[in-house]
Amino acid sequence: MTPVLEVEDLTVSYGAVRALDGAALTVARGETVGVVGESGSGKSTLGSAVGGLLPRSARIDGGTVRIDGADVHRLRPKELRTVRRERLGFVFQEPIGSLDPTMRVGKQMALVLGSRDGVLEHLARVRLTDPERVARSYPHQLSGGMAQRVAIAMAMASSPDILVADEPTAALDSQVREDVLNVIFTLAAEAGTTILWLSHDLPAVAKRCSHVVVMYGGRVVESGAAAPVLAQPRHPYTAALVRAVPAAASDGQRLEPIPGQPPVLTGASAGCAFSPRCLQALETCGTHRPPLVSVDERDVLCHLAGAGR
Ligand SMILES: Nc1ncnc2c1ncn2[C@@H]1O[C@H](COP(=O)(O)OP(=O)(O)OP(=O)(O)O)[C@@H](O)[C@H]1O
Repeated sequence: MTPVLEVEDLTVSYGAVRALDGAALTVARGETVGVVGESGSGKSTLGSAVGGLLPRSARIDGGTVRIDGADVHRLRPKELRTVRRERLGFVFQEPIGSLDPTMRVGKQMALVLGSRDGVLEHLARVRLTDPERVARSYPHQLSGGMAQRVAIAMAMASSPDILVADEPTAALDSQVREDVLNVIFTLAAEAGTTILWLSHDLPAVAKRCSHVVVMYGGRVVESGAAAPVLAQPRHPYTAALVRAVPAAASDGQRLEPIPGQPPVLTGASAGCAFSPRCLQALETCGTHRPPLVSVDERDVLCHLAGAGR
């Protein structure tokens, strides 16, 4: 079966900064995928590239993004708009930014749906307690959690194939955060929507996602079923991320930093981008790009992964 999303060797730069350095990823329909990694690892750039939503300052240097087999970056503008409208949904960190401040919520929702019918039902589905009042409100009259529910209702209105959720709860309080994630995962499960959730919250990803994708230096360094990957990481970076979650952080805290700094690449990484911080690095790790190894139900980009560690 054609994967719902297939990213191959994707390389994207912002001027001199290389944000994606040959990222690769395959997602099957209905998977819930947590994309994790420190700031600057390329999560948002990957999420934007999926919807052909990269800013003008971004340059695609190579690679492909396929949604259900169609190459997103080769679609004509009209075709891309249709794919975005019918097959993709997006939820971002700042819900207010996704809404038009000058238009009442109900009218915006009606524009998305193409009709006033169903506006209140869609607002009720994201568990807004007074949909009529929300529909009459302007975005600035809503709390952050309410605005994010409205943004989710809009993103899920067309029952998209893929929902890209870029840190949708980072700006919310911890209780609201759980509620909003519950809404996202429940609606997606009902619609059969694949979730690509870009997140800093490893315990929450472990709890909710079927799959995990670990990014470092603009590449996917480990990906596979969430439970085995997070229980027994095979990439030293995944292992460091898992260790960096304080025992107390079973709910909602951000990751503790790993000693050393993530790289800001200005071209193709010569070897493994993690090698300067990797306690197990061999000489070859700094000079040769690691091969993709399939082992223990996951894909790993590491010189050591095939060596039966
Ligand atoms: N619009 C931009 N202009 C210039 N550089 C950018 C831009 N967006 C991202 N970058 C750079 O590209 C790299 C990848 O950034 P990206 O935002 O994709 O990572 P991220 O993992 O999503 O980070 P965060 O978790 O902080 O959102 C970083 O070095 C970042 O500084």
